[in-house]
Amino acid sequence: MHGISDEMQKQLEENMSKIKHKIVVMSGKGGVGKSTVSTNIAFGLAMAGKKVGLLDADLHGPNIPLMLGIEGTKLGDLSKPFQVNKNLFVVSLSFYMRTSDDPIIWRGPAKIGAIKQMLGEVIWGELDYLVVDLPPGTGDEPLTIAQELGKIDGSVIVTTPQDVAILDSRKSVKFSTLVNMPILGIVENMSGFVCPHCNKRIDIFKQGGGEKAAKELGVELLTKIPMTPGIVHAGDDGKPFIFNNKGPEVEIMKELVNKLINKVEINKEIENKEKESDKKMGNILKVAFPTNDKTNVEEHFGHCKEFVIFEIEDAKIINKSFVTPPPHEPGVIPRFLGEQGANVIITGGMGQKAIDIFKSQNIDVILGARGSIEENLKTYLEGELYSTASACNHEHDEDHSCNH
Ligand SMILES: Nc1ncnc2c1ncn2[C@@H]1O[C@H](COP(=O)(O)OP(=O)(O)OP(=O)(O)O)[C@@H](O)[C@H]1O
Repeated sequence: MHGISDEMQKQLEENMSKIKHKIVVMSGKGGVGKSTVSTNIAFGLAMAGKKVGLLDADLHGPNIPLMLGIEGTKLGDLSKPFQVNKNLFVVSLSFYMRTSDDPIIWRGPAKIGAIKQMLGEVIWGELDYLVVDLPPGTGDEPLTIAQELGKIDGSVIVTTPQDVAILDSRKSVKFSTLVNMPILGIVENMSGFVCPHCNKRIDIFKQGGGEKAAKELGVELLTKIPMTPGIVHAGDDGKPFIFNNKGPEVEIMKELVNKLINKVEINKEIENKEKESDKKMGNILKVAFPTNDKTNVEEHFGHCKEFVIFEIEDAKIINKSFVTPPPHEPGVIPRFLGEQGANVIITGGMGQKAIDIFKSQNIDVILGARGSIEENLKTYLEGELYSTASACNHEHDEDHSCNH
C-alpha cells in the first residue's frame, strides 16, 4: 500500500471535485478536543440541512466512530461511507482495522498510501461539506492528507487556554499557509469550567491562550467552548453533544456551526465573484468537453450525459467540475454552456446553428476532437489543438454531432 495507481489518483480527484466545501479540523498537539469539535461541527452542519461527509483521518486514534456510537463498524463495501443519518456520512480509518484496538503500525509511505487509498476508494458522491479530522500535529501525515484533498475552504484550529496554545497555534497557522488553505479561525476548547453547584467559574487550564493566539496571529477566534461534563458523556455514549442537549454550551456549538457556514459560503461567493470578474478580464479560461464516461470526449455533443468544465489560470488547471446539461432541445445546450461561463467548447462535431449560438456568446468552438479529454486539454493548452472537422450539415438538429 505504498502508493496508488494513476487510475485511483484520478478517482481521488474526481471524488474531491464533487464536494462543494471542505473544512479541516486540526490541532498542534493531541488531546485538545479536535475529534470532539470535528464531530459536533459535522453533526451540526447535517442538522442545518447540509449533506455532510465526516472523514476520520486520525491514523493513531480514529475515535470518531466511538463518538457517533458506531464503534466496531466494519464495512463490507469500503467504497461506501457509513450513513449515520439522512444527511451525515462517515468514513474512519478504524473501519479498515481488524479490531478497534488494533494499533496502526504502518510507517511513512505505507501510511500515506493507506490514506490516499481511502481518499481514492471512498465514493462520497455529491456533498455540501466534507469535514476532515486530521491527525494531531503538523507533520508529514496531516500534510499529505491536506495536500490530497484538493482545494480546501479552510482550517479550524483547536487549542486550549494555556500559554503554550500560542506555540501550537503558530505551527498550525504555518501549516495552513504551507498547503495554501485559508484559516477559518481558532476554537479555544476546555475554556474554563463553570461549577454547576455554585456557578463559579474556574479556569482549570489558565485563561485566554486561544484568544491571545488568535490576536497575535491575526486569526479570528471563532469561539470558546468551556469544559463541560456533558461533552465527555456525549462522546463516550456515542451521541454528539450538539444533538438533543440544551444549555449555553450547545448554543455555543450551534453558533460555531452557523459562523462556519457563513464564513465558508460567503468566502466562496466572494471568490466566485472575483473569478467571474477575472474571467471577464480574461484571466480565467473555462474549457468544456462533452463526455459520457468522464474520461473521453463524447462525439455526440448534443446527447452527452454531462460536460466536464476545466478552469485554467496561468496555463494550470485550478478547478474541474462536471455539469449535467438540460434535456436536449435545439439551442439549449450552447446557451447552457454560456451560462456556465465556458470560453471554449471542444467536441467531435456539431451543427452550424449551434456553432453560431456559441460564437454569438464569444465561445470558441473546436471540432474533430476524440479520445482522452486530458490529452486534448493538454494539447489545447500547448496551443496545438485545432479544429479538424467542419460543421455537420443537419438542418433540424443543430446540436447533433457526426463522427468526422
Ligand atoms: N469542552 C470539553 N469539555 C469536556 N471534555 C471535553 C471537551 N472537549 C473534549 N473533551 C473530552 O476530552 C477528551 C479528548 O477529546 P478528543 O478525543 O476530541 O481530543 P483530540 O484532540 O481529538 O485527541 P486526539 O489527539 O487523541 O485525537 C475526550 O474524552 C472528550 O470527550
